[in-house]
Amino acid sequence: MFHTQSDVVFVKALKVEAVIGVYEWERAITQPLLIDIVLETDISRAAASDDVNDALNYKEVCDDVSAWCQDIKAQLLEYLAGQIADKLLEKYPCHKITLSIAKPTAIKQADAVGVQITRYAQASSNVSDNQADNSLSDDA
Ligand SMILES: Nc1nc2c(c(=O)[nH]1)N=C([C@H](O)[C@@H](O)CO)CN2
Repeated sequence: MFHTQSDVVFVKALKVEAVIGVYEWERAITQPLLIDIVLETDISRAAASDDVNDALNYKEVCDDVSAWCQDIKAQLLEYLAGQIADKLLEKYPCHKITLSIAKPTAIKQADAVGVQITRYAQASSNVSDNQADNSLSDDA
């Protein structure tokens, strides 16, 4: 299949206050996280209709990601990033997510430290279903 477009919905530097960190003192406070999200998705319906109901709504993404960060209370940024990427792929119609989470106050000598991950949606099982259907009708 040839792709003729490549669209993204993005969020830059979403600020969330959450419990995060491996050290005991970090479990007793909240720290700021700065989160960048790139959701690769087809925006053509929303571009044609001008209707937010046809869009991957970045306001909902921001609200969800903020709430998940506060609920998860992860030790490692790696764990938090993996959990959020899985949840986004499950909930939103996108085929690829790039997510970075930075801790801007963790290391005094650095502007920020953090992780970036890329995750893909699992391939649809419809392809094999269709192939199965075709092979049945070929036999008939
Ligand atoms: N690769 C990582 N290294 C470290 C993490 C992390 O989440 N991923 N976390 C810490 C501490 O929580 C640190 O932020 C406290 O300053 C150390 N290294």
